[in-house]
Amino acid sequence: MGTALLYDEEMTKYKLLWVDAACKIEVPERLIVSYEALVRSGLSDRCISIPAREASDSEILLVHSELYLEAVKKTPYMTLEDLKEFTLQFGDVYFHPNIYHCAKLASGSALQLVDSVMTGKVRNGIALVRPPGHHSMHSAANGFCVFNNVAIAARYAKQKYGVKRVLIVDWDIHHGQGVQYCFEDDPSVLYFSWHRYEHQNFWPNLRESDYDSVGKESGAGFNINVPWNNVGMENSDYLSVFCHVLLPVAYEFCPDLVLVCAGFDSAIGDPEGEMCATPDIFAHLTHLLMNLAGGKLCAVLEGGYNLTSLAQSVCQTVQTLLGDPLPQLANLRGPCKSAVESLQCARSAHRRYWSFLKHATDPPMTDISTKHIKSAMEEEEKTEMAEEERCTEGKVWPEPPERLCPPVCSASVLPDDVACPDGLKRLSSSKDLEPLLVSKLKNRFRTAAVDGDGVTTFSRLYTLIEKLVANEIRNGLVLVPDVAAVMMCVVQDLTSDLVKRVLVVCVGKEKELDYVTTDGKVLVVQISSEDSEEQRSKYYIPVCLKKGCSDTSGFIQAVLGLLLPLGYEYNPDLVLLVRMPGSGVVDSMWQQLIGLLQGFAKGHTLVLMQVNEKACMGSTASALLGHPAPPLQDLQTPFPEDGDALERLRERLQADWKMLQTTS
Ligand SMILES: COCC(O)(O)CCCCCNCCCN
Ligand SMILES: [Zn+2]
Repeated sequence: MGTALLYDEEMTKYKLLWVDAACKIEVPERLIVSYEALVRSGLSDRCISIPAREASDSEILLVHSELYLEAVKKTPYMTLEDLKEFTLQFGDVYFHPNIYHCAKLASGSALQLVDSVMTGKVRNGIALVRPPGHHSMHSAANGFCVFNNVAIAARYAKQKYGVKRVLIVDWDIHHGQGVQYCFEDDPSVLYFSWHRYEHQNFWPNLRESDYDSVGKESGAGFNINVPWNNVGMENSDYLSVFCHVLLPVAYEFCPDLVLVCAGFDSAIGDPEGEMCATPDIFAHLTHLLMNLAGGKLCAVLEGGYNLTSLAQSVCQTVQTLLGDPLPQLANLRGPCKSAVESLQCARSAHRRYWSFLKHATDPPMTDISTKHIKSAMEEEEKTEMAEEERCTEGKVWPEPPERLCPPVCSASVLPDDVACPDGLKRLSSSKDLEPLLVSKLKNRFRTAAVDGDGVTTFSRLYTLIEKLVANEIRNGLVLVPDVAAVMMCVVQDLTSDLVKRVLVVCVGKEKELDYVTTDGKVLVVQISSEDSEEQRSKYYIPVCLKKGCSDTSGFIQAVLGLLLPLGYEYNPDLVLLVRMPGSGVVDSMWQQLIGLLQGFAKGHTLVLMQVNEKACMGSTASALLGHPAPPLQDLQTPFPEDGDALERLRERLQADWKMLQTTS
């Protein structure tokens, strides 16, 4: 299924008609450069173009009052003076004779997107709209917004399609207070927002934008705010919050639909955000949400005022929605102190509502009320800090790397008597291995793994790895008689001169891995049921689940809170996913794991499975081909021992692996 793209140039036909410093950044060019970048890159042609439409009165009234709608209806007929007068009653927003029409098109576009996704016409999509929406409230325009596009879309999806749970992820750099007010008492809509806050010193300067606004009444726990109290946040900070706050809760919430308030003023170069995250971060933020809700994801444009980073960020987002390989993120140094404090506060505020956060530790006690004073002093310090140290608009950043689709998506190396799953390309051509390598294999492994057939297998395997590294193939599935033996061989002999870093993810445990690296060429993360008496090194990390890999709750928690952060920091060139026989891992979890691992090594994942587990080749192939993984239904509360052990493991490892930090 494809990706929808909604854009209508009518929404570029309104602008600021008078002088207003607060509003001058919201210009029609924002939409023009975004769409033109998609056209120029060829991405728009790969999308399914869906026409915009006007939202009806009743659709707008899902969120807004009749009083407000009737008032806005009058604006097309107002004189310039009347428009100025009318605007005065609201904050940081402007009206124009054509803005009501455009606001209806913006909301209607979001609804068209929901229809396309919910009817299965497309898998996911993006609506490029203006005016944006997340600040507008029941009876008020605010922050360039007239109607709350995403809030209307959420209510519409529930009403028309009986959607039970909607996740709204707001990565715009401003707090979408309009969305928060709309759903704060509603447990069926989980609203997550990060936003520049600076201890309430940043617009919209609301006390209720802080991390302790967790929702009200039955909505308690369903509103997550992560305030950024410093500027200059980087890719590490954003990924840490996704791995340690948003994703654990999102998986536990198990939404039927994901809506994204896709504001790109959180990208480097933006005058509003003053952050330092690069445009390719949005490729990963999008990817990390794409295995929720069976892939049903609707992104709706909100902010973004640096026309260069906006256009690049939009392209990165669309390319991921289309299923293209992800760019590698280098030099993730872990979250800064301020970010760790914010994510720890958010985790602690939500500990009581989400079993996946139950082991969050409290931040060091600092009285919130004194934060104002503290921040005033910090403000002092910051202005003393050399200006160029902070990210200002003059900042430059590299063009995001090209994300080329390999000619072959998924290849397989199988015993000749095993049928190749649909969609996979069986790798038959196998070059003869160097005699030296063959003899090395033979004397290293006396097992059956390298008899006549074995050598064929190894030479095909070697060919497959060569093609992965050459980006001729994206990923591969290998079935062998002896998984453990072949894993050793791959790690020790077949990859050494081909890749710099291999991430080995071992699901289940047949026997001790007698191969532990110290030089960092291989990072092994083993998830199984037994504790490993093996001494842990920085590069061999055993995760023990009390009930083993069949415990999906414990498994996904270990993946989100440990494997993902580690993987991002390690930044491998190849991922080797090994399914030990009898691991007991549940199929949907196995597919989720394959989906999430696509974020590393440009998607170069090599799955190694035992021949006697060929029954799950179909679901493995489906995940490798990029089909969304099925949702993890009714996750139980993870075992306390497991949650505790994970927390302790993170604390012990965070000295070596900064991305594991969740406590300041
Ligand atoms: C949903 O709208 C997208 C948005 O969140 O980006 C709107 C931001 C309004 C920012 C208002 N203050 C501007 C001060 C100028 N220095
Ligand atoms: Zn914004």
